[in-house]
Amino acid sequence: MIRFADRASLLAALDNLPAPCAVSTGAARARQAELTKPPGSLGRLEDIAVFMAGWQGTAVPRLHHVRGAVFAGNHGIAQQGVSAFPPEVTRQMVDNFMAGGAAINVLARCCEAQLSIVPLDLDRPTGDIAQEPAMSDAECLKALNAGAAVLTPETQLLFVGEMGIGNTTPAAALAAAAFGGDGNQWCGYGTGVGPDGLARKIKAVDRALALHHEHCTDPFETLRRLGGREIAAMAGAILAARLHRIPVLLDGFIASAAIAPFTARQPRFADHCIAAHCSAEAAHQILLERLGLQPLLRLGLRLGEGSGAALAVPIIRAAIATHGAMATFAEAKVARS
Ligand SMILES: O=C(O)c1ccc[n+]([C@@H]2O[C@H](COP(=O)([O-])O)[C@@H](O)[C@H]2O)c1
Ligand SMILES: Cc1cc2nc[nH]c2cc1C
Repeated sequence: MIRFADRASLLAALDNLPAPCAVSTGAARARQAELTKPPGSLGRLEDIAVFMAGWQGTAVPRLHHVRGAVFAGNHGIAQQGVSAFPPEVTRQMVDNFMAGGAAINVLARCCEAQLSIVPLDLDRPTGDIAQEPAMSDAECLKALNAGAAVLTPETQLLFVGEMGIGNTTPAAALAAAAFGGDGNQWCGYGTGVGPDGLARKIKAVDRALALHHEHCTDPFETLRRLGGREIAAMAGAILAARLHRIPVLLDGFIASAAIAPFTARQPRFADHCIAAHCSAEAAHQILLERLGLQPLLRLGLRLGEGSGAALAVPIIRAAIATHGAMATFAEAKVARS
């Protein structure tokens, strides 16, 4: 599968993104028109079936192998009082993921996904983005490749999620660097910080932007300076998925922010992604709009871990099942008009 050798090869990949198969897309649209229902009456399920057909390169897509990946990282900025929880919780939750007791373990079982848990150098928090770059070149490349490595040749759908105390702050910085605006526009309550914590987040993001923005001349540099290991890993997984034409279900605010740098360079980068949900993090809706995505669900989630993405998997399964198994007008001898 894909491994990024260096910054240049990642940027080259980004500048040569594969498109979905137009023939399969057309054949799937034509099949939808033959199924026993008024045209368009299955709403977004129809679009999802056609989307899956295009990316899988077949008129009748299949979904047997769903891969979920939860990446975990620690953040220097977490020492600045930007989260309602202490940084130790990142590792403690990774232990919980490994033991099968977290929400994502239960939800992955519900949606029959294979789950990868990927802790990334938890004992070495990234640099505090308000004072220095989050990562070195080598650290950022390693995280991107840890993401790419979760894909297997069988994977037909990928979902990504994360765990990282403090990571709504770098996520807000990435969104601002990609799409403009400041800390005030992009920061929210995360795990539930109070007003003082929110004020510290806004200040941290504004400081980080003042320090790094002029150096953020390509998406690798933006991720390296303003991101975090789990964020870069999600970005690497989602880019590698695109290169293999594997569709992706995005989770919440942080997972969405991970691809903001790619979308700033390639406005159609998220074409292979479906936004599973819009989280309770205030800026998620606007971030999804900037990425060109419409969320499937609005459940007021703000957990991360890939939880919202796992919840959307049954919708993708339903779209594919109806597309593949419904009778046509001719088969069922139903009048078309
Ligand atoms: O997915 C989201 O939209 C989301 C919104 C708020 C918080 N989170 C989770 O909470 C953690 C980050 O929140 P914070 O307050 O520590 O920045 C991190 O582990 C995320 O998985 C996730
Ligand atoms: C307990 C806890 C679980 C999480 N899962 C994802 N982010 C989280 C943050 C906290 C604090």
